[in-house]
Amino acid sequence: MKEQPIIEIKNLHKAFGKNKVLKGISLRVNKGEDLVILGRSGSGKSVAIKCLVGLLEADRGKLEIFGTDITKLNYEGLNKIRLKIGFMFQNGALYDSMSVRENLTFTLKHHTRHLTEENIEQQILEALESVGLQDAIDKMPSELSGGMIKRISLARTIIIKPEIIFYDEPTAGLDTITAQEISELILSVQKKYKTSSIIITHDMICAKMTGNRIIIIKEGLVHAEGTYEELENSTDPWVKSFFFATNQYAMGPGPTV
Ligand SMILES: Nc1ncnc2c1ncn2[C@@H]1O[C@H](COP(=O)(O)OP(=O)(O)OP(=O)(O)O)[C@@H](O)[C@H]1O
Repeated sequence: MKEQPIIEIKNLHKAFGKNKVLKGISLRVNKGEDLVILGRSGSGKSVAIKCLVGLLEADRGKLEIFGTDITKLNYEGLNKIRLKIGFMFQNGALYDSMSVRENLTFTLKHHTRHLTEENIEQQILEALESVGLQDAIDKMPSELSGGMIKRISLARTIIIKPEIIFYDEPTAGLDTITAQEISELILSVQKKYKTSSIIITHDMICAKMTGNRIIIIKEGLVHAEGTYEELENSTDPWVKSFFFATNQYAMGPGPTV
């Protein structure tokens, strides 16, 4: 029997006025799968994810999460679904006036009712341990480096034990070595918690490390799909130049893609 996907998008269209951003995107994520989405800035990666979780209204297309058609859900129904999803967006978005403990407690209480104080403390410590930052529990966000903020954001994402995690540029703004450490951490979290994930990134090291399947979006459509190695060795001229340019950007301008 064919496995029921956790996420299924079919023929998704979305335009803002005359700007046709998505022109028929289709993708699926099965249980335990980690899908990376690549594509140039403005290609519609974030818009696709926002439509999927109901933060933007799609013009047309099938949008299913856990077998539920999200286009038919009301506000409460959407919120119920979102509680099963972890979000790690690029800005981290921790509350600056709250300590790490308070930030994590706030998230946990929002997602899970009837927790004892002891339960909360235990889950916070476990999540912080998973990201190697147990000692930061009483720190304020202003005392943390960019890399530490990413780790705390990841702890805050996994503390709710999501079935799937959406990462939007999880290594953005980090130096190459820290970006690699965060990618390793994402990989260890995927293994430990057995979550599925969708990872939007421009970081090819992150893509290679964290995704078991990759799609590349070009001009509102899925242009190519495969493993990192398959796409790296693709004979499609556009995919070749996309990989070349994305891998070489630090060394100077590559060919136009
Ligand atoms: N709420 C909105 N209203 C109008 N246009 C929007 C809105 N959100 C996104 N867009 C437009 O949709 C297009 C795709 O944006 P999107 O954020 O999905 O790009 P992206 O591929 O995620 O880019 P990046 O890699 O830079 O984050 C852009 O042209 C953007 O200006």
